[in-house]
Amino acid sequence: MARRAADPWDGDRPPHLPCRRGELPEICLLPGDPARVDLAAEVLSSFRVLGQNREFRAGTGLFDGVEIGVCSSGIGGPSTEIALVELAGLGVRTVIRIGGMGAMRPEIEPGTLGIVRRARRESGAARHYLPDGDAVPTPAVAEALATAARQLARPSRPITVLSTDSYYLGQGRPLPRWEDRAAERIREVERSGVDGMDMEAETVLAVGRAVGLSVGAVLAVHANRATDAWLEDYRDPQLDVVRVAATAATILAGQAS
Ligand SMILES: O=P(O)(O)O[C@H]1O[C@H](CO)[C@@H](O)[C@H]1O
Ligand SMILES: O=c1cc[nH]c(=O)[nH]1
Repeated sequence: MARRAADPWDGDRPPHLPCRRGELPEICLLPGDPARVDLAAEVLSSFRVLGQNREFRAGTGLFDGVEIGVCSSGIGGPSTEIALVELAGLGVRTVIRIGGMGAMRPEIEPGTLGIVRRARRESGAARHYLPDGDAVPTPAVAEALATAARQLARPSRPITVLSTDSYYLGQGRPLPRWEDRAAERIREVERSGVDGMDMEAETVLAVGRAVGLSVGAVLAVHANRATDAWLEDYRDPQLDVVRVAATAATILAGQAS
């Protein structure tokens, strides 16, 4: 049967994500970077890659007896919106972003984990679903992430993040001929009082909630924009966000049963 332009699923297969209905469990971790899906295989057992299409790589594995999916969103609002809408259509019920960010305060050192309590709004995609106000996580998911970090003795802090649709000028990175605007921009972000910047948390929280998902986000600090520090060896913090989110998934699964 011909697919419909308004809803181009091919039976149980969505137009973008590389899997079918029933292949992903109810809880799914959402990194931006497709390579983090393979890193998750070091934390989850019996890990199986379901496939890859564009920036969307998906797999599934077990953690403490709970089946957990992992699917990359790619960078920024538009591809993240696609991932969330199709995950909801595939039967996923809870999505936890496992990402990275640039910290804005000098005391938030690279490698720190932040549990997102609030996301400031700059993404065009999310505006369609939540026109105004900060985007916030589902309280039970944010609590489960904080509890998981404590259980793992992994220090974390609650954070407010600004999600931008631009990595360079929009995050105040100086470009040739754009140095003044970049300096002005980083001052604007400093004045806003956020703890850091990423590119997807807002969309995960705003769009995810709008399409009926329970949502949360845990971010590892990859860079510090106040001290200009950049973490070269970023592997362990990325594994830690996977561990914290997978532990939170088991807490949430326990609450649901
Ligand atoms: O580490 P991930 O999840 O990819 O997230 C961060 O890294 C990317 C930029 O390098 C953006 O996607 C930003 O949000
Ligand atoms: O500086 C950074 C680091 C990670 N992710 C971002 O969006 N910005």
